[in-house]
Amino acid sequence: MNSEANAQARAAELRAALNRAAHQYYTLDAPELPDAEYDRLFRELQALEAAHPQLRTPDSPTRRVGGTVLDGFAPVRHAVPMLSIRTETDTTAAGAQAFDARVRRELKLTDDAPAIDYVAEPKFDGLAMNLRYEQGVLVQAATRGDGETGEDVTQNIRTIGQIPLRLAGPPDAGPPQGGRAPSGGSEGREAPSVGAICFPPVLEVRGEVYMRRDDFEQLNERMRARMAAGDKAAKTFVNPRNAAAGAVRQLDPAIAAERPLSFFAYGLGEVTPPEQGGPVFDTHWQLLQALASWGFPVSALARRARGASELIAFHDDLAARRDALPFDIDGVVYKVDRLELQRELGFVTREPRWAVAHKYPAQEQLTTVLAIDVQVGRTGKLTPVAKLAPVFVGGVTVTNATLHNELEARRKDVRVGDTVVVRRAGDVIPEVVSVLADKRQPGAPEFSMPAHCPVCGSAVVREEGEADHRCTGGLFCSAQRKQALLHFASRRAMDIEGLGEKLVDQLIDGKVVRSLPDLYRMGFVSLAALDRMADKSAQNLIDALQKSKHTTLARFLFALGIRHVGEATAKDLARHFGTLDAVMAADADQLAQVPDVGPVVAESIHTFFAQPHNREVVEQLRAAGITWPVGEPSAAARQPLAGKTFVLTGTLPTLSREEAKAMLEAAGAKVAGSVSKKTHCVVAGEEAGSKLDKARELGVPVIDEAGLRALLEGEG
Ligand SMILES: NC(=O)c1ccc[n+]([C@@H]2O[C@H](COP(=O)([O-])OP(=O)(O)OC[C@H]3O[C@@H](n4cnc5c(N)ncnc54)[C@H](O)[C@@H]3O)[C@@H](O)[C@H]2O)c1
Ligand SMILES: [Zn+2]
Repeated sequence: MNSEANAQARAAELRAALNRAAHQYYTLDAPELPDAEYDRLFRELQALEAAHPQLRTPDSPTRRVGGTVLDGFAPVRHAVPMLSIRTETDTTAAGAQAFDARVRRELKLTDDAPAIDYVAEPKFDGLAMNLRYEQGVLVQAATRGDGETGEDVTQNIRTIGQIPLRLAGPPDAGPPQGGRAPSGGSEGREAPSVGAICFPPVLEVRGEVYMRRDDFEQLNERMRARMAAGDKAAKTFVNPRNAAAGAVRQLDPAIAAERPLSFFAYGLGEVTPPEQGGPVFDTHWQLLQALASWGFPVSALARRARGASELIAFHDDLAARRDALPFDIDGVVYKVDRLELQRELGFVTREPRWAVAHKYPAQEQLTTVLAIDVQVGRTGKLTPVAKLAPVFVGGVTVTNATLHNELEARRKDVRVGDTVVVRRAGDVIPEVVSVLADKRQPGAPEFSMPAHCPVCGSAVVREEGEADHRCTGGLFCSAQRKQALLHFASRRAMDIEGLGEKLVDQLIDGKVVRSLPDLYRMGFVSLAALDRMADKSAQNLIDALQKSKHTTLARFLFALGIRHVGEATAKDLARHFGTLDAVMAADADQLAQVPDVGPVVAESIHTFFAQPHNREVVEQLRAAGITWPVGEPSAAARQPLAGKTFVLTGTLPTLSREEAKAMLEAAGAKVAGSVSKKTHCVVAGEEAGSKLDKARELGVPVIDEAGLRALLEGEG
């Protein structure tokens, strides 16, 4: 009695939880529970109802398919209901055997009857779509809804490039046999091939709308950037299925069009019957071929499989490739291939008897956050990382999950002790996608980024309009060492020949180099002692280092790897300030006076040199003997011609065009190619032509080489 009452209470509890979850999932496209959790509760209810049939209610989630029609979409009554697929609970090989045994039993086959032919397909993780074509033209697209009635989403579906608006192939007007599917490929085990088949007057194609993983990641990247820029309407999506469902059921087709969707066809709905000239298919495999011939994407992963053993082989093969696929699958679907047998097997309440879903380990699971650490990447970017109670997700045990950045961590409001949904799909690093708010422990503090780098203690900054925090430790921060070293040595920076990635790894991992100045301190002995380092290579590197000491101020500034200081900016800085000391002493306002240096770049340079560690590294590099010519830059420091535009024309007596240009630029002038009202001065030599005429016409002063030298010296 008591157990009966308990069962009843539990069933009611489960129904409430499942109905709530189904509403969030199907109607709002905003699931709170991971599928695995939903499936666990669903199975528990199924078991309860099986043990206590009197607990079964007509409105039980176990008796229904999908969700309700959303306000704003016109309802579409499906001519042929859109069903669910039974999930095989046993995820091992036994799952496929159980399905095969069940099918054989239902068909009353004896043990010695031949093996059954199946088609095995990936189970795409998106949402089901019914596409209706009349006379070969797409007239309506509808969601599954509750299986009987779906939503008209034609506008949004039209934006999916992979869905044909018009069918390929000749229209089928002929007698029944005219529509007969080709028998070719019946022996083939490979993907359906394309061959022209006539399309019937009425054709409903069923398939899955989904979002590719890379499209999903990019969409979320864009959303994160928009959120960082203060866009309140932007939000990230928990997974590709949710993003796809949200896009399809979007009331604004313009927004739907921004969300990249894809499609796979795998079945039919209503079709002109054979008596009226419709196609006749013997097998599901033929049907897939026809779909491909009409212009639909059909997964190349689908295979024919004979008996349980081949189903298992397919299941295991795809499991091994799952991570590398460009889209999410949550399992495989086995379908009886012969349509005649499918008809014989028929349906139960919400699912056909001739198909089953054999699932893979879930890509999302619940776990708890033990701590939130902050990691520093090679480029100085700080990433909050949740340390998790170990959990099996997407086939591996996960203990860390990224929170991306402070904005994301705060928006999801992840706190230590929280119960969270963790997702791991493909090669993407596991992430915390959401928090179960009602499981929060009281008093858990909100997360915030540290003000100092957890690795090196340097100041942490977040630039305006950017989502990421960064360590300003640059050269000093050990997290950034390898990257800093590689950049420092690169061809356009210090140009240290032979100092590539492998060697940098060796030097840093072997602790030969802890900071940039160490490079110039290491001796032949410590180098030659490195694994795989030949004496000759060691000597070559020493020589290259020696050679690199003679450089230019611009190269040196670029080599320091200051954020936003590329080659061009480094040159501008060198030209403007002339000396390193002047650059280091400049405040942000003074830095912003350099052409093309805006406030963000100025701030970045200023912050860099404000870090004592960075100044120390620079001093040590200078002490190690790095030098650059001072003559030319020191003249430039005064920039007597800054802001003036010069034009060169004709042949000068002693200076080449390049030399004259360099001298002018060193003095801060811009050298333009043509004369205009904005030209300050034209330097003319022999055989000056139209540019000289133009200068005279506009009244622009004209000087010769002697005049140029006088100008530069006189001013300097
Ligand atoms: N997280 C939640 O809160 C929540 C709530 C409700 C439902 N769910 C999830 O929804 C799923 C159950 O719902 P369901 O009834 O939609 O069934 P289902 O998604 O498990 O199976 C049926 C669907 O599979 C799809 N499918 C993919 N590949 C296919 C192929 N090759 N051939 C045929 N169909 C293919 C079709 O869209 C079809 O509608 C479960 O995974 C469950 O976890 C989750
Ligand atoms: Zn740091």
